[in-house]
Amino acid sequence: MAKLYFRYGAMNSGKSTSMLQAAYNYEERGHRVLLTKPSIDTKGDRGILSRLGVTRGVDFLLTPDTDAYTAFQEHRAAVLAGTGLDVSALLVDEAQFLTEPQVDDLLRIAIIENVPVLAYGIRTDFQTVAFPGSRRLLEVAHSLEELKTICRCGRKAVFNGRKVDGAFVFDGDQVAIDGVEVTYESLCGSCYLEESHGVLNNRRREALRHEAGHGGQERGRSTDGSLQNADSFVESAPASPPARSPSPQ
Ligand SMILES: Nc1ncnc2c1ncn2[C@@H]1O[C@H](COP(=O)(O)OP(=O)(O)O)[C@@H](O)[C@H]1O
Ligand SMILES: Cc1cn([C@H]2C[C@H](O)[C@@H](COP(=O)(O)O)O2)c(=O)[nH]c1=O
Repeated sequence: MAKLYFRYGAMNSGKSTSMLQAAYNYEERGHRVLLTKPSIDTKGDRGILSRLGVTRGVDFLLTPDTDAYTAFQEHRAAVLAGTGLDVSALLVDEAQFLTEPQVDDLLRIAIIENVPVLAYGIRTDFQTVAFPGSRRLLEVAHSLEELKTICRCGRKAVFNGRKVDGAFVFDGDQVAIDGVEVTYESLCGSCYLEESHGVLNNRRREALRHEAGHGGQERGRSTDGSLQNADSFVESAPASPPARSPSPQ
């Protein structure tokens, strides 16, 4: 039985590069692969962009409404018709942006269709909260593998700090594709907490709990270790860059 692999890592850990390398490895041995990514990732249009400089177009895009199983089967059939070869693997970049049903379809492709699925993505957003696609992948993938990069301090980076016009922000929409205005810095836990003045996940978990119909007050912890309500904590936090909400692109 084929497996669903989730290869995750902070931004700049080499995920796109690694995915393009995997595609190349398959193809140099005469195999066929299919490449896809969620359409939410508008960076590079239909391309997989690696910061190392390698670029390649995807075979199909997944909009939030796309039935991933059917889309895969259609493109697999086209490859078979065109080359006489079956697809050996499905490679998915920016998998954090997938919907939960799409991740479930990736698992079905691996198990039912017996085609390995390699999904690459970041685990958490700039507020340290899991993206829906990543959460589901962490729940159901057969294999979890971390790709590593380093923080400015030299420790392993695990979080992604968001900057707007060069200043760290800790409020805003979950999705903001990086570009000129919005940028990210991969940080270790210690440097993240230093920049956020101790705040983790800000109010997002509270909002998620309210959405799910549960109450509850999110609490922050100040640098002396004492617990405070997120509201009072944010108000009493040392001067932080103005929180701005970059609009998703
Ligand atoms: N195989 C590799 N060997 C050395 N450095 C790499 C490799 N892959 C990526 N990198 C480095 O990692 C950086 C991020 O690459 P990229 O694939 O775009 O990361 P991600 O998709 O995780 O954001 C590149 O700028 C490059 O310096
Ligand atoms: C942390 C974080 C990231 N994003 C976006 C920014 C980039 O477009 C991708 C990650 O790309 P990479 O290949 O891993 O470099 O995700 C976002 O929308 N929201 C966030 O909080």
